[in-house]
Amino acid sequence: MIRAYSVADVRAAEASETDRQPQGELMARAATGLTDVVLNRLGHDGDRVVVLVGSGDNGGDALYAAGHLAQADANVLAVLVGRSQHEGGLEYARTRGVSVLEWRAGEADSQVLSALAEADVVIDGIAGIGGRPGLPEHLRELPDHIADTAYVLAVDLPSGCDPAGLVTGPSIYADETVTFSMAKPVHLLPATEYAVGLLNVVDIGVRLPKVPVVERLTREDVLGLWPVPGPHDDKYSRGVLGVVAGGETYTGAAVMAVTAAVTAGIGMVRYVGPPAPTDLLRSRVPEAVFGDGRCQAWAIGSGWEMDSADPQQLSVARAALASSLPVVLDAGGLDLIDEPRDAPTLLTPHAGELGRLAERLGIPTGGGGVALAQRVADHLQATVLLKGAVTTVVPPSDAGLPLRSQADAPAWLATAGAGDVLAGICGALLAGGLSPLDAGSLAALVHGVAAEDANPGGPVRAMDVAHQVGGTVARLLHTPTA
Ligand SMILES: NC(=O)C1=CN([C@@H]2O[C@H](COP(=O)(O)OP(=O)(O)OC[C@H]3O[C@@H](n4cnc5c(N)ncnc54)[C@H](OP(=O)(O)O)[C@@H]3O)[C@@H](O)[C@H]2O)[C@@H](O)CC1
Ligand SMILES: Nc1ncnc2c1ncn2[C@@H]1O[C@H](COP(=O)(O)OP(=O)(O)O)[C@@H](O)[C@H]1O
Repeated sequence: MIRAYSVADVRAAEASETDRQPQGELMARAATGLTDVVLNRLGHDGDRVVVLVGSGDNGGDALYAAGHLAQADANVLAVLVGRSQHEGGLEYARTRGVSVLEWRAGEADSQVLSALAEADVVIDGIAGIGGRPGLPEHLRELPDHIADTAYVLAVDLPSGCDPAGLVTGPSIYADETVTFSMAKPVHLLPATEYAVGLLNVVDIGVRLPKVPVVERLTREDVLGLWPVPGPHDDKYSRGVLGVVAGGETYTGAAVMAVTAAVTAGIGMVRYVGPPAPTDLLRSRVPEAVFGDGRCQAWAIGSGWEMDSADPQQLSVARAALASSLPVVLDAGGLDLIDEPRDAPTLLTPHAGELGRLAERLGIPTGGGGVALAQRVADHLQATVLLKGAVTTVVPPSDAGLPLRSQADAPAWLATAGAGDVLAGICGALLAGGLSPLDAGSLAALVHGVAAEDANPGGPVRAMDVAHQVGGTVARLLHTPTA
């Protein structure tokens, strides 16, 4: 599990460690850790390193590292981009042989431009957790001058990224980010994590705060969470999932959701739907049973159009929602919810569906993304799994739980039907007894890894992902690091 802590908690933890240490000790450790990483990335002595230096302590880290690197025979130029600089750091860098130039708005020094164009490594020390979202006007063009071949290494976070990870704006794009002591939301959330590159957490001796605000499951977590049957289990004790999905128009959604639930290793799947998807399922998924019956959880709505919904499906879905059983609501099923939920509930919209749901409920949609998912989760007392390249699973705030953010899928997974497969896996895990937060985040992880396993490095169809789920779970349970 990777855990990220709020900026306020990080600052408090750093302040408390600062009080216990001689002045400047933490920055010295950060600069040493950063230097070690850069030295490992450099090819040879004399490599050209450009260090972008902002006015806060992030720039201080970068300046001390610049001095260390110059002492290690790198060819180091510090480019001052802020209104002021960390004085101790600047003095240290200068006396160790670092050249220093300034970046001024509108009249960029030609020496700075050619250094950026020829750099082997660029260290971004413009702003860290004290940064505001977006690069200021005078720095907007700067990233365009960095050589495509340069290895860009951000200090703590790529400058311009919102430290809280909620707002997207112009930023540096890093190949690697060296952060100190612990991850922060910026490193894991979808609005910013695309700019982070490889995340490298360097320990500088700060004690971790008690409660993370964002978590990411890793493959090693699958063994501890996946419901594995024991010798005393039978198909009922393992969990029965009811699936109300697909219709006369989107017949395939039923096949994909049910197939994924079956391959995920559920005890039994009951399917409720009209003749076309039922007939297809009878031939494609012979393990499924048909008609209403006793279940441990329900997956409702994949491939559904409310306008033309089948009356039997509607009445079974409404009864499921009126019960105390866990439900996952996907696609058209999201139209069925308007009141806060008592029973465990997982909603699985993509961004468009989330916006439509919020509008229907009268929830302000401004900003979208994770902040909107949180408002919807709070309003409905349900966990919202927001699908995307990075999938976030957001429980209601008063549950006091961190949200989860998963980035396990290749972009090839952006294909029709992939959401139906995800809903089937979520349903299987809810029926297996997991909470909406665990079920949603674990399903997103396995879904993404299964997409990669189904055709490594290439295109994948949703049905292949559904068929792959069982093999992927086996691999993750037995050799998670492979
Ligand atoms: N605390 C500790 O114990 C330790 C802290 N450590 C390090 O300190 C960092 C936090 O330092 P911090 O608080 O000084 O803030 P910081 O991230 O340098 O940014 C603020 C400055 O940047 C500027 N600026 C803001 N936004 C901007 C933007 N978008 N684009 C451009 N510029 C922008 C703004 O200047 P202004 O523009 O307002 O003049 C402001 O002065 C932390 O991330 C870690 O690296 C380590 O040494 C370990 C121990
Ligand atoms: N760029 C991307 N990279 C990785 N996964 C993606 C990307 N875009 C979408 N996905 C995933 O693909 C799936 C698409 O689901 P959805 O939009 O509901 O499709 P459908 O409704 O056709 O089944 C989701 O699990 C989502 O997280």
